[in-house]
Amino acid sequence: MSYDFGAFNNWGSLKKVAVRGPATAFKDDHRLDAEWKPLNYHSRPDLAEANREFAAVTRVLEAAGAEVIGLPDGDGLTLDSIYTHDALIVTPRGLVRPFMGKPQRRREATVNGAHLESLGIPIAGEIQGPGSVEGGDLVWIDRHTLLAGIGYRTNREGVAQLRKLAGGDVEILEFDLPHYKGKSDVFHLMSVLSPLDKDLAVVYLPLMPVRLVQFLESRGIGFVEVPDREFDSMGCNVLALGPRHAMMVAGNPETERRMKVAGVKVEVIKGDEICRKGEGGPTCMTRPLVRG
Ligand SMILES: NC(=O)NCCC[C@H](N)C(=O)O
Repeated sequence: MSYDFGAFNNWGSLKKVAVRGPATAFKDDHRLDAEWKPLNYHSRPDLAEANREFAAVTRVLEAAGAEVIGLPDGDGLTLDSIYTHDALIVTPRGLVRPFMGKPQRRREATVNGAHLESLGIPIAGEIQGPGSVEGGDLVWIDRHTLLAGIGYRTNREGVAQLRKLAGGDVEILEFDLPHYKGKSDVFHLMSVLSPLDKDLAVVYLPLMPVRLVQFLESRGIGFVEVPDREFDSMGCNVLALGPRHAMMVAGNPETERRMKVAGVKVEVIKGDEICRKGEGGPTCMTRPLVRG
């Protein structure tokens, strides 16, 4: 079955996106109480406020012209299932269900994949352990070039499997990620790189692999640099809604200012409950399926 996923990049106009809001992912106070510590959240999210914050995210996505698909609950899902970006991979041959590096998140790919398959989106295959891949470690530069971060969530075996599933006309370039705060933390390629347009990306240079900086420069991609004080507050986690149109988390005024200087229209959302506590920003909460 062929399916038109549109442009293979991380900045084209967002046409279709899959999300799982807190009403489903956080579900109720019982799930929040039971899971926030084992999943390594900074503190326990408040459900009512999380729902309010997510409603604003949905409004921004829809105002940008995206069709928003809500994913259902399913067996074995946790709070982390709000971060839908990680749990499916879009390739020209169809969706790939990843084997997540974080063990508690392994059911997400099955549940998300089954729902989207029921809507007619083809599945190309799945990554099998001990190979692991998470969507946050992948960035499409163009239809033939995919960047992969190798770290605690994504390993070389997983990327080797993805290479076979994505097809011979896709080159996957691997970059080793730093240890930073270690295995229990979340550190993806997209923790340090968020494309905004064909020639612009938000980056946090101090934690970027040198070869990655050089690769982006060789492609003529300019940088909006996130200052040190805005890295932990997810200044670098910015979702492109379209070329030079982006959604970011409030509390990163210098990154916001620098983006605007670079000609980016910025939508700011409040993410105290849905972003900061679980360490997942606008890119993590959205699984783009089709970009124009
Ligand atoms: N792409 C992302 O950076 N996703 C963030 C996922 C956060 C979630 N609490 C996790 O540890 O997997």
